[in-house]
Amino acid sequence: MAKYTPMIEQYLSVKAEVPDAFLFFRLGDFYEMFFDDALLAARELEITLTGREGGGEERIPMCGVPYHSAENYIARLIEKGYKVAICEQVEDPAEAKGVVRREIVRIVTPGTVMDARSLSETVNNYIVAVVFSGGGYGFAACDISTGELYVTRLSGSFELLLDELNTYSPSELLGSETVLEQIRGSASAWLKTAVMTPREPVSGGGMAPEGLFSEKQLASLPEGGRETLALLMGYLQETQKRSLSHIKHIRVYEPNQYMVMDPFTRRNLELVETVRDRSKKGTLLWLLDNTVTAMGGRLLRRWIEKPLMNAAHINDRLEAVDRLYNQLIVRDELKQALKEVYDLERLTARIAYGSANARDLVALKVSLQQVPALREQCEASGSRTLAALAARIDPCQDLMTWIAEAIVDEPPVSVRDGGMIRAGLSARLDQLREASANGKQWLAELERQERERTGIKSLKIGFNKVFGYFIEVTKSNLAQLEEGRYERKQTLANAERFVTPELKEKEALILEAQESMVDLEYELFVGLRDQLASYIPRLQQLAELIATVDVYQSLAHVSASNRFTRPEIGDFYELEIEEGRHPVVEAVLEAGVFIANETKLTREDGNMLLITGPNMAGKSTYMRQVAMICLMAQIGCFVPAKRAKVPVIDRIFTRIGAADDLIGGQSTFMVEMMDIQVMTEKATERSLVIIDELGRGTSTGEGMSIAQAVIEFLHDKIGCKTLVSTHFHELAHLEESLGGLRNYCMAVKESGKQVTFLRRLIRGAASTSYGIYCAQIAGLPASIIERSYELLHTFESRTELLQGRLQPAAGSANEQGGGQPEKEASNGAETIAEASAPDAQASVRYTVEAAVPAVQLQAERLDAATKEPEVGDIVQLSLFAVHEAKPEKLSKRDAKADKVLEQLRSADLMNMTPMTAMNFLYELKKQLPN
Ligand SMILES: Nc1ncnc2c1ncn2[C@@H]1O[C@H](COP(=O)(O)OP(=O)(O)OP(=O)(O)O)[C@@H](O)[C@H]1O
Repeated sequence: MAKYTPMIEQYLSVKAEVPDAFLFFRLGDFYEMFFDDALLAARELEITLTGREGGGEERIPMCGVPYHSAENYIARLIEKGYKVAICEQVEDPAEAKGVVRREIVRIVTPGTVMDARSLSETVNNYIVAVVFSGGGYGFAACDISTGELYVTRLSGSFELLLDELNTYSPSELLGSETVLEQIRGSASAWLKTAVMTPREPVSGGGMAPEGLFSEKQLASLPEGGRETLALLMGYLQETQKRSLSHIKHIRVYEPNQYMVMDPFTRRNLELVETVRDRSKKGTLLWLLDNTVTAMGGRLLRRWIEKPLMNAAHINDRLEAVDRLYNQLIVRDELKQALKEVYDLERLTARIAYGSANARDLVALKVSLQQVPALREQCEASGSRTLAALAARIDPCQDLMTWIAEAIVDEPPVSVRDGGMIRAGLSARLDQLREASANGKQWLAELERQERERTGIKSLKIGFNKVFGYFIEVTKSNLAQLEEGRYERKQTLANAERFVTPELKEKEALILEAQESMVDLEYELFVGLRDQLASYIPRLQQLAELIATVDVYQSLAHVSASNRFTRPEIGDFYELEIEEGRHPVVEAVLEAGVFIANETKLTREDGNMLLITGPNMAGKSTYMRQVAMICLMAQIGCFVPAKRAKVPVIDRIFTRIGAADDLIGGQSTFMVEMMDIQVMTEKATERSLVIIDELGRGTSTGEGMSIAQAVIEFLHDKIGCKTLVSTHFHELAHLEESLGGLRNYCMAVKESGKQVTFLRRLIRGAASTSYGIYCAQIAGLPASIIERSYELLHTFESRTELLQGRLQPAAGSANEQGGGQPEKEASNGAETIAEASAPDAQASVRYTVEAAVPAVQLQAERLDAATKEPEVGDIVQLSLFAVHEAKPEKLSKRDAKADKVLEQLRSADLMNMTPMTAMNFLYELKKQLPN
């Protein structure tokens, strides 16, 4: 077997350390990749795949990227969810014996990028570690690009962990195989982008890496916190291999400090991204974001993701917004000052990390220059909250002065080429600069003298890295040069380059001065950067305060320009909204078009609204608007209403719209039921529950029964504030039996064939859904519309007939169910189920009945049965019974009936909409024997 060369052997041994990352192996001016890495990288980066001899039997696949543009390639790989390990030469090749020693200096992963190219300015980039311990989850989230670190404990439920993960949307997750598997198992779209890095936590309670945190800090951690932090920080140190001194402040919090929302609710309320294309435009964040700084933008996002639960804290925020709302000038002054503030959090992190350049320091200086004005405006606002915040501001003017004295106003990007340090900072640097400047002057003088001496006007003195300084003379002028004075160095196509002993001597001096100058500048720069790094906590605190001011001015500005009002918020029960609007729908509609609506949910006047009404009438918008107003109030923002009294809500549950795009592999109905299950378990009296078209994903009768049962449960057992919209108009009767329920509907004006949606919520129940009318507006072919009306008509008359026939059975169901009020037949198969709804079992069976060509089968059943059927006798059963009892009568029809039954059996009722069910029914009916 041929052996690999020592270099490839070295590559393989380094690569073994990072099997899950691309290894960027430094060779000269390139980072090279070999073997499988090369094959994959060539494809992912669209770079040329080559090969090289490495001592093995075959050529080794290889590809590479130039080191100076490596960051771009790394960013592209990170974006695709890969990790990249950077392997550098760590000894001087001149001193190396054999192959130059190489080591991994850093592993870049999606959760640990520092490069601006891979980061979004206004979105945090979190890496999250999760450790299962003592029946709960230790949870730590860190953004190393800003230095933020949050730790909490999520006790008990796995859903809580998913909710929390969702608020951070981490780009990388650390945890044991088991935990990650569990999370993956529940995988919803938002998690699919996160890279999962399996890491076993240190059992028995490991410590966070030494020296990073004080014992006091560690003592404040919740159960499981130490292990989680140890897992997270251990991984960060292992991958970053450098100072993480900016990750100092641990923010420990209790999950119940914030309102809880499940991932579906967050998505559905479109807080930070739209359901349709995950963009920001059209979301609450988009509407509220008038922040000027990147860190303000990130903080606003966090506030939206985590509405507060403490009324006093919310009122503090509202107070600040209120003051700024009313003081346009202060608001404007603040905004102007904020415009000059750079991303202090990320600048600070780069300083600590050792990757900040001189431009970053200038950006820091410019930002710090704004702090006195910011503080002044906060004080001038007359706001208690802002004054308290101003009092905590440390303007860091000493740091500002250091930078101002040391760094020129417009330094270059590179820190290795000099040109960064101001004159007067270092006497030695000034001397070297003078020497270098004198040298250059001397060269200019020499050029002038040589032109004079030789009479060659085009003679010039130039420089290149290989030959140093030279005198260049074109070939046509060579004869004019004095013999013996010039030593030839290089020949070009039409010129010759020479040196003189005098030039050589001066060159040494000039180059030495320049090199020392660049080295000294770098040294001074790094000295200053390190000095600043020791003040990281001061800068971080300042950054946080400035970000907060930015968020206040943003909320105030948006509140003022959208006519929002300050909500009354407190720990009371009632929710009262006068002329409430949906902030985002209103903003995208033309001014004045949005119709405001009232909301009143109180113990006395009802805490449940059952909203019926046609499609497209504005039910979902209305329900979302109520949730939005509560949420905005708890963020500390004014709300879109004339007046609002909002209680502190502990949880918002919503089931609105389709979940199909959210969770793979589950039926919509199943997902809805699972969510309802969580809701029934977790909702409290302080929760807000919003359900759109409850029970619609299954057959009509079953859906309606579930809807009623859920409503009853929420009403009797929980007492939360609830808004339910439904097309099951028959549920309106619940108002009579449930004291807290009120019927509402969306008003519609009908004139002739024209239907106008008034978008106004009015008391009472609707009797039709105008579904076919909506289909018509949507532009469905006229033939389908006509056919739908025809079907609807037959369907309605058929069920009316059936309703008449079923009376005895339905009556017995009512008795069993404890005297639910009987209701007049209206339309659809729902009526059957409605009549028997009190007994879930019965209604389930009747659904099947309704799905069979009901009149026909029922007629047969009544003919054939020897005794009056019970509610529990489902039609399928009765068919079999008939079949067994009177085979001779049925023999001719056997084949046809069997076929119908077969189709019934295999029908997927769970996934049928009422319309498909109706068509299905129609088809079956056509096949039935006469
Ligand atoms: N209060 C309002 N004022 C003005 N326009 C509104 C209002 N509410 C809703 N709309 C408009 O009506 C459209 C339909 O509203 P929405 O989706 O809430 O109806 P819906 O009753 O829930 O319909 P469906 O039952 O079909 O889901 C919205 O996209 C919006 O443009």
